[in-house]
Amino acid sequence: MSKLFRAVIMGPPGSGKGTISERIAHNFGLKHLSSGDFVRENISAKTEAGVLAKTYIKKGLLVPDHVMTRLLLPRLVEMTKYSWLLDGFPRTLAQAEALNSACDLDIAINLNIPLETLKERLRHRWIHPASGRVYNMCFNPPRVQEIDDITGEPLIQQEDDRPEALVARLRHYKDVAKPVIDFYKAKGILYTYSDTETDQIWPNICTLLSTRIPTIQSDARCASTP
Ligand SMILES: Nc1nc2c(ncn2[C@@H]2O[C@H](COP(=O)(O)OP(=O)(O)OP(=O)(O)O)[C@@H](O)[C@H]2O)c(=O)[nH]1
Ligand SMILES: Nc1ccn([C@@H]2O[C@H](COP(=O)(O)O)[C@@H](O)[C@H]2O)c(=O)n1
Repeated sequence: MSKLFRAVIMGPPGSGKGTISERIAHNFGLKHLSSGDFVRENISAKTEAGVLAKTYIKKGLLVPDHVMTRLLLPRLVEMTKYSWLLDGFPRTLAQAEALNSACDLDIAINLNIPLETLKERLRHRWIHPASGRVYNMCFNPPRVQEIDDITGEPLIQQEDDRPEALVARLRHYKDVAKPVIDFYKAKGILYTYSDTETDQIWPNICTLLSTRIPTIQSDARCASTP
């Protein structure tokens, strides 16, 4: 059996983690594990961790480390037979250390996108709340304006994506992400990509993964759309 591949993808809000994760999952057959989706599932299911997490998210705060790790690490145990890409976790050094105790990562992808680009993207971001499907009215618009392609249900814009809220989220991101980036740099597994366009970054990530993912999955075509 080929070795399992484990990666994380980091970057500020709107940097394209979800978009790139979908492409990686599609082209390389990894499971895309979105910590934001886990949080939302737990909130919907009203689990103890979900109820607690909601109180922080409502205030625009990060969910505390002990709640996030309690929520996430059991999901990784369910994934021991699979190669995966974790999106949105770790957000803090404590989360990175907890993840490090649970498993060995092969790579950490770090997206470095200019502030003006992030603001512009999030201004145009619409989501389908039930599935987490993400659209951008310029980059990947839905077929019918403000309607989800799959279910026909309405799309919404998140409060958090307003430019005023974004600046505060980004400031906070920079503070907490720096030690995580340094942690992965010191381990020699950090790969940083800087550009304004996902389509420019994607071929470089694809090249990296083509050399690192076990041969069973190496016939990937690096398509940008599923
Ligand atoms: N114009 C443009 N929009 C993009 C590009 N890449 C992604 N987007 C859009 O930008 C928005 C943010 O992308 P996401 O993939 O949701 O970013 P994220 O890092 O997962 O964001 P968070 O969930 O807030 O952490 C979405 O509306 C995407 O469709 C790009 O290269 N150009
Ligand atoms: N490690 C994490 C992951 C998520 N959160 C909270 O969930 C919200 C949604 O996450 P996205 O990855 O989909 O943006 C996020 O805004 C945080 O409130 C967290 O605290 N810690």
